[in-house]
Amino acid sequence: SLQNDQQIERISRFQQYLRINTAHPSPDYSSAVNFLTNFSLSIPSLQYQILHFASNKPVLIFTWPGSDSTLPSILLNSHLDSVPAEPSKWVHPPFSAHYSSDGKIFARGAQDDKCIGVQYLEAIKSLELEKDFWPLRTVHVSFVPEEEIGGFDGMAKFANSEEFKKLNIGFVLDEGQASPGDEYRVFYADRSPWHLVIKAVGMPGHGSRMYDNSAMENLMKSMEVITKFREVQFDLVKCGLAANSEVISVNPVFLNAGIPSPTGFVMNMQPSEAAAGFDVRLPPTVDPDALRRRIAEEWAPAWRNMSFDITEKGALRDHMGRPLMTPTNDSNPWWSVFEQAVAVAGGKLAKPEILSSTTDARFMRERGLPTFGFSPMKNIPILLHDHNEFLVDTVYLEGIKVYESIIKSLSSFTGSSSSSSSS
Ligand SMILES: CSCC[C@H](NC=O)C(=O)O
Ligand SMILES: [Zn+2]
Ligand SMILES: [Zn+2]
Repeated sequence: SLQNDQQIERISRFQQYLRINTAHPSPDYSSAVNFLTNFSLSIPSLQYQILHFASNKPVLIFTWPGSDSTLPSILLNSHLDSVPAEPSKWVHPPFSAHYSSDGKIFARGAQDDKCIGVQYLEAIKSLELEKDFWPLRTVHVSFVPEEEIGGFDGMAKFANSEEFKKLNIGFVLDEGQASPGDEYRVFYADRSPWHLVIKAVGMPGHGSRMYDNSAMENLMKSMEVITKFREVQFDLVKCGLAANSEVISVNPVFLNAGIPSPTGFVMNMQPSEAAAGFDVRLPPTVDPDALRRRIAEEWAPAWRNMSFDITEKGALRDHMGRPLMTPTNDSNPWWSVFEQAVAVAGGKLAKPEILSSTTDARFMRERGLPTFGFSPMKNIPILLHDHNEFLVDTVYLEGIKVYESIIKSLSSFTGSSSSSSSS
């Protein structure tokens, strides 16, 4: 249970943000921006600007000016949007931010990632007003739209803008993931998503005929080959040789074939076309050309009347051709600053990981910026995109303390940050 007024106030502020429905397909960005800018009025030196790289898709940037504006700044990023929720599958309505007697706050976005957005601001407020702390480096806090649908009208455009360049960013923190254990998790890379569609054509014919080279047969042969590949990758995970995020995942997401009829599909015709779609995720360490060759030779070979289309939803290399990985060793001075700051706040970090899914962090790493994924949530189940997503009050409040320590350390770091390298 909560100790004091400040804690109660902080939780109710978090609830207010959670009650704004920024779920796709029609996120209410303007209410979220209003809420955040309103809150920021209580932090006297915090300034803000609102940018638009697509209409009705605001990018909100707060700036906490440091005393040395020549030093590269710190960026703390979160996204405004969330994935949809199916209210009938939830014990409490997903935008009610129901606060249960055992301290859970239920809402879509509670973990992913509205917590970190308000925590950043709460931490800055506390540093400025209670601890009379002033940063050396400027700290920017960004709230971007569209992350959940790929970030293309959000961070992708923002990170490539003149406005972004002007922020003179040297180091970035973005969202991470909850930890069921006692250690916080930190992510130094994301997997890169490909949307793969394979198509088969083949001989049409009567549903009763047996012949080679029908479209369905050709597609099903590919499905077998791909399923085998998937099994081999998954076996590496199951026997403990690799983490989930360290292998290539390939999961079927649609199948499309058949000749429609008023009652469903025509049953006595073998179709001449069939297609399947896959969500493919590549760790930054793999050779994309090798996978492309495998797809061309084994998964969708032209000799089996197959073709394919790959839509890359993110780069695998930065502008220098280096894999999109932020070093977690001495070659990256920010790493130890970050690690120590978490320790000072009483937190422990688990071994740095690659994230299974994909975040906006990739757009910053693409620009060569050292970027970690971090959400200070521990001893809590991983509920992002799940029904009944919740965060616990004490975990949320502890997270603010952790960010206070991190922001203090990062913004005071006097060392050379010229290593905006990413390898
Ligand atoms: C095509 S990029 C999609 C980004 C999305 N991010 C969060 O879930 C994801 O599927 O990982
Ligand atoms: Zn997220
Ligand atoms: Zn998400």
